[in-house]
Amino acid sequence: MPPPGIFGDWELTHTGGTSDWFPVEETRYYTNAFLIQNAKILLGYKKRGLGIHKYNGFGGKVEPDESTVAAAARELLEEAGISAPLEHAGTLLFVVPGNKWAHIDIFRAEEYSGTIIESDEMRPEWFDASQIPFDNMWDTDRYWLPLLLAKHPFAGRADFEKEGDSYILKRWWIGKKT
Ligand SMILES: COc1nc(N)nc2c1ncn2[C@H]1C[C@H](O)[C@@H](COP(=O)(O)OP(=O)(O)OP(=O)(O)O)O1
Repeated sequence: MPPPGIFGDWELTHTGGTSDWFPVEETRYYTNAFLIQNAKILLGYKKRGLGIHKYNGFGGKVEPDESTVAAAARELLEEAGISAPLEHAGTLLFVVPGNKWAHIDIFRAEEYSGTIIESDEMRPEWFDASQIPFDNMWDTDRYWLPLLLAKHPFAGRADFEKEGDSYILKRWWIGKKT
Protein backbone atom coordinates (compact mmCIF):
# COMPACT_ATOMS: atom_id res chain seq x y z
CA MET A 1 0.00 0.00 0.00
CA PRO A 2 1.37 3.47 -0.83
CA PRO A 3 2.48 5.62 2.12
CA PRO A 4 0.47 8.55 3.52
CA GLY A 5 0.36 11.41 1.02
CA ILE A 6 0.43 9.19 -2.11
CA PHE A 7 -3.00 8.68 -3.65
CA GLY A 8 -4.21 6.53 -6.57
CA ASP A 9 -3.19 3.15 -7.96
CA TRP A 10 0.55 2.56 -8.07
CA GLU A 11 2.58 -0.63 -8.34
CA LEU A 12 5.46 -0.70 -5.88
CA THR A 13 8.90 -0.65 -7.53
CA HIS A 14 11.21 0.20 -4.60
CA THR A 15 10.80 0.65 -0.88
CA GLY A 16 13.05 0.59 2.15
CA GLY A 17 13.95 2.03 5.52
CA THR A 18 12.62 1.17 8.92
CA SER A 19 11.48 4.40 10.60
CA ASP A 20 7.82 5.35 10.82
CA TRP A 21 6.56 7.72 8.14
CA PHE A 22 6.97 11.23 9.51
CA PRO A 23 3.75 13.10 10.34
CA VAL A 24 1.87 15.41 8.01
CA GLU A 25 2.98 19.05 7.84
CA GLU A 26 1.89 21.92 5.63
CA THR A 27 2.83 21.37 1.95
CA ARG A 28 4.97 23.54 -0.30
CA TYR A 29 5.00 22.94 -4.07
CA TYR A 30 8.16 22.57 -6.18
CA THR A 31 9.07 21.58 -9.73
CA ASN A 32 11.91 19.64 -11.28
CA ALA A 33 12.53 19.30 -15.06
CA PHE A 34 14.78 16.96 -17.05
CA LEU A 35 15.73 17.20 -20.71
CA ILE A 36 16.42 13.94 -22.58
CA GLN A 37 17.92 13.88 -26.06
CA ASN A 38 19.96 11.35 -28.09
CA ALA A 39 20.25 8.94 -25.12
CA LYS A 40 21.62 11.76 -22.95
CA ILE A 41 20.11 13.60 -20.01
CA LEU A 42 20.73 17.22 -19.05
CA LEU A 43 21.40 17.65 -15.34
CA GLY A 44 22.43 20.71 -13.37
CA TYR A 45 25.13 20.86 -10.68
CA LYS A 46 23.46 22.84 -7.87
CA LYS A 47 25.63 25.76 -6.80
CA ARG A 48 23.52 27.03 -3.88
CA GLY A 49 20.52 26.31 -1.65
CA LEU A 50 18.68 23.02 -1.11
CA GLY A 51 20.66 20.16 -2.64
CA ILE A 52 23.87 22.18 -3.04
CA HIS A 53 26.70 20.18 -4.72
CA LYS A 54 24.27 17.54 -6.03
CA TYR A 55 23.21 16.98 -9.65
CA ASN A 56 19.49 17.37 -10.25
CA GLY A 57 16.91 18.51 -12.77
CA PHE A 58 16.11 22.21 -13.04
CA GLY A 59 13.39 23.56 -10.80
CA GLY A 60 12.29 25.36 -7.68
CA LYS A 61 9.33 26.70 -5.75
CA VAL A 62 5.95 27.27 -7.39
CA GLU A 63 4.93 30.90 -6.85
CA PRO A 64 1.42 31.82 -5.59
CA ASP A 65 -1.16 31.79 -8.43
CA GLU A 66 1.29 30.02 -10.77
CA SER A 67 0.50 26.61 -12.34
CA THR A 68 3.13 23.93 -11.75
CA VAL A 69 3.89 23.63 -15.48
CA ALA A 70 4.33 27.43 -15.73
CA ALA A 71 6.63 27.32 -12.70
CA ALA A 72 8.62 24.45 -14.24
CA ALA A 73 9.02 26.39 -17.51
CA ARG A 74 10.06 29.56 -15.62
CA GLU A 75 12.63 27.69 -13.52
CA LEU A 76 14.08 25.91 -16.58
CA LEU A 77 14.53 29.26 -18.31
CA GLU A 78 15.99 30.95 -15.19
CA GLU A 79 18.37 28.12 -14.33
CA ALA A 80 19.42 26.79 -17.77
CA GLY A 81 18.38 29.50 -20.24
CA ILE A 82 16.09 27.26 -22.31
CA SER A 83 12.41 26.62 -23.05
CA ALA A 84 10.93 23.16 -23.60
CA PRO A 85 7.56 21.44 -24.15
CA LEU A 86 7.35 19.91 -20.67
CA GLU A 87 5.35 16.77 -19.97
CA HIS A 88 4.44 15.67 -16.46
CA ALA A 89 6.44 12.54 -15.58
CA GLY A 90 5.80 11.93 -11.89
CA THR A 91 5.40 13.26 -8.38
CA LEU A 92 7.68 12.98 -5.37
CA LEU A 93 7.01 13.90 -1.74
CA PHE A 94 10.17 14.98 0.05
CA VAL A 95 9.59 14.94 3.81
CA VAL A 96 11.82 16.29 6.58
CA PRO A 97 10.44 16.54 10.14
CA GLY A 98 9.72 20.13 11.17
CA ASN A 99 9.79 21.39 7.56
CA LYS A 100 6.91 21.86 5.17
CA TRP A 101 6.40 18.80 2.98
CA ALA A 102 7.88 19.34 -0.48
CA HIS A 103 5.48 18.14 -3.18
CA ILE A 104 7.66 18.02 -6.31
CA ASP A 105 6.04 17.78 -9.74
CA ILE A 106 8.63 16.27 -12.07
CA PHE A 107 8.66 17.01 -15.80
CA ARG A 108 10.48 15.75 -18.88
CA ALA A 109 11.05 17.05 -22.42
CA GLU A 110 12.85 15.75 -25.49
CA GLU A 111 13.23 19.08 -27.34
CA TYR A 112 14.25 22.54 -26.33
CA SER A 113 14.81 25.98 -27.77
CA GLY A 114 17.41 28.53 -26.79
CA THR A 115 21.02 28.14 -25.72
CA ILE A 116 21.92 26.22 -22.59
CA ILE A 117 23.69 28.54 -20.14
CA GLU A 118 25.16 28.30 -16.66
CA SER A 119 23.20 30.34 -14.09
CA ASP A 120 23.87 31.52 -10.51
CA GLU A 121 22.11 28.38 -9.29
CA MET A 122 22.98 25.59 -11.74
CA ARG A 123 25.85 24.42 -13.96
CA PRO A 124 24.23 22.33 -16.75
CA GLU A 125 25.96 19.18 -17.96
CA TRP A 126 24.93 16.37 -20.34
CA PHE A 127 25.33 12.75 -19.18
CA ASP A 128 24.89 9.49 -21.05
CA ALA A 129 21.64 7.94 -19.86
CA SER A 130 23.74 4.88 -18.93
CA GLN A 131 26.14 6.98 -16.80
CA ILE A 132 23.91 9.11 -14.60
CA PRO A 133 25.88 10.25 -11.50
CA PHE A 134 23.46 8.74 -8.96
CA ASP A 135 26.09 8.75 -6.19
CA ASN A 136 26.07 12.55 -6.39
CA MET A 137 22.29 13.01 -6.54
CA TRP A 138 19.43 12.80 -4.04
CA ASP A 139 19.36 9.21 -2.72
CA THR A 140 16.01 8.21 -4.22
CA ASP A 141 16.68 9.54 -7.75
CA ARG A 142 18.22 6.17 -8.73
CA TYR A 143 14.81 4.53 -8.22
CA TRP A 144 12.55 6.85 -10.21
CA LEU A 145 14.79 8.38 -12.90
CA PRO A 146 14.73 5.09 -14.89
CA LEU A 147 10.91 5.37 -14.88
CA LEU A 148 11.16 8.96 -16.15
CA LEU A 149 13.53 7.82 -18.92
CA ALA A 150 11.11 5.02 -19.82
CA LYS A 151 8.16 7.48 -19.86
CA HIS A 152 6.43 5.45 -17.16
CA PRO A 153 4.40 7.69 -14.76
CA PHE A 154 5.52 7.33 -11.15
CA ALA A 155 4.88 8.58 -7.64
CA GLY A 156 7.00 8.34 -4.55
CA ARG A 157 7.78 9.51 -1.08
CA ALA A 158 11.16 9.95 0.59
CA ASP A 159 11.52 10.79 4.29
CA PHE A 160 14.84 12.25 5.43
CA GLU A 161 16.26 13.49 8.73
CA LYS A 162 18.52 16.51 8.65
CA GLU A 163 21.85 16.00 10.46
CA GLY A 164 23.98 19.14 10.22
CA ASP A 165 24.05 19.99 6.52
CA SER A 166 23.29 16.40 5.45
CA TYR A 167 19.96 14.76 4.69
CA ILE A 168 19.85 11.12 5.80
CA LEU A 169 17.33 8.91 4.01
CA LYS A 170 15.11 7.11 6.54
CA ARG A 171 12.26 5.60 4.56
CA TRP A 172 11.16 5.57 0.92
CA TRP A 173 8.51 4.21 -1.38
CA ILE A 174 8.40 4.49 -5.19
CA GLY A 175 5.61 3.16 -7.40
CA LYS A 176 4.78 3.17 -11.09
CA LYS A 177 1.37 3.65 -12.69
CA THR A 178 -0.55 0.38 -12.93
C1 LIG B 1 14.49 13.38 -2.45
O1 LIG B 1 14.39 14.74 -2.52
C2 LIG B 1 14.58 15.42 -3.67
N1 LIG B 1 14.95 14.79 -4.80
C3 LIG B 1 15.12 15.51 -5.93
N2 LIG B 1 15.51 14.87 -7.05
N3 LIG B 1 14.92 16.85 -6.01
C4 LIG B 1 14.55 17.45 -4.89
C5 LIG B 1 14.37 16.80 -3.68
N4 LIG B 1 13.98 17.71 -2.78
C6 LIG B 1 13.94 18.90 -3.39
N5 LIG B 1 14.28 18.74 -4.68
C7 LIG B 1 14.35 19.75 -5.75
C8 LIG B 1 13.06 20.49 -5.96
C9 LIG B 1 13.56 21.76 -6.60
O2 LIG B 1 13.76 21.53 -7.99
C10 LIG B 1 14.90 21.99 -5.93
C11 LIG B 1 14.86 22.94 -4.74
O3 LIG B 1 14.41 24.18 -5.16
P1 LIG B 1 15.03 25.52 -4.53
O4 LIG B 1 14.90 25.50 -3.06
O5 LIG B 1 16.39 25.72 -5.10
O6 LIG B 1 14.00 26.54 -5.11
P2 LIG B 1 14.24 27.93 -5.86
O7 LIG B 1 12.89 28.53 -5.99
O8 LIG B 1 15.00 27.71 -7.16
O9 LIG B 1 15.16 28.64 -4.82
P3 LIG B 1 15.63 30.12 -4.68
O10 LIG B 1 14.63 30.73 -3.73
O11 LIG B 1 17.02 29.99 -4.10
O12 LIG B 1 15.63 30.75 -6.05
O13 LIG B 1 15.32 20.73 -5.41
